[in-house]
Amino acid sequence: MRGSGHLRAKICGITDKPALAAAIKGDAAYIGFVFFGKSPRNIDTTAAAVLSTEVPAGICKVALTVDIGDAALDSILSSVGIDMLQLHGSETPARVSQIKTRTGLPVMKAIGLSGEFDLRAISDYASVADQLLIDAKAPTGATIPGGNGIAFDWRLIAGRRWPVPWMLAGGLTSKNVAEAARLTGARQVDVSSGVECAPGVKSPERITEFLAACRNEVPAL
Ligand SMILES: O=C(O)c1ccccc1NCC(=O)[C@H](O)[C@H](O)COP(=O)(O)O
Repeated sequence: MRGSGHLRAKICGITDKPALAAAIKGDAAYIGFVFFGKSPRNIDTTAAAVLSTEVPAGICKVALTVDIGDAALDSILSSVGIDMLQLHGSETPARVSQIKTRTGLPVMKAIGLSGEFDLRAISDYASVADQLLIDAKAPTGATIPGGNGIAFDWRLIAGRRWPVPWMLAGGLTSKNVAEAARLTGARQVDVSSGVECAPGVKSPERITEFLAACRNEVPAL
């Protein structure tokens, strides 16, 4: 399994071949494609279909969507090879469950945190989703609900455990990912802005540095 023995990493918002090649070479465990028109990382199904065929078996190809309808989701899944769905909007636990049943794919639900209060939602989703993505809550007025390069206070989840696998996200970089993992106990991490040189423009060098930092980090049991 890719990334076993060290921090498993997801590189989110891949839109071009150099970034994909750096992610594959650096041993990313997950590749994320963003299907959300307002995102600077939005990718169309034609381009995603081409990139997805270059991803070796063993790397999980994730489709990130935001409050998507059934028809749009079917359109993505009919043309792009996808292994997992990441729901990054206001999907209810019932909708998560419905999407999972309809598509037959594993589902990761993103939950934004800005304070203790937001932790309450986690248990509702932990019973229906296959994985959780614990991210920073988007700031008021943000145009996208994730991928804003903002970290939350990692102490909020220090020592907490959930019954399903989870990923830490929000403002991670090659410089802070080791500390973030140690403080939170995360065994999986997700990054987007922290491996970019401009919004939506992935840097192969930064991807390489980030994945090297993850390979050097052995998660606590
Ligand atoms: O990345 C986006 O553009 C995006 C758009 C809409 C919803 C979610 C989005 N990204 C979510 C991710 O999976 C990011 O990797 C995660 O939020 C961390 O982002 P960053 O803080 O930029 O590393």
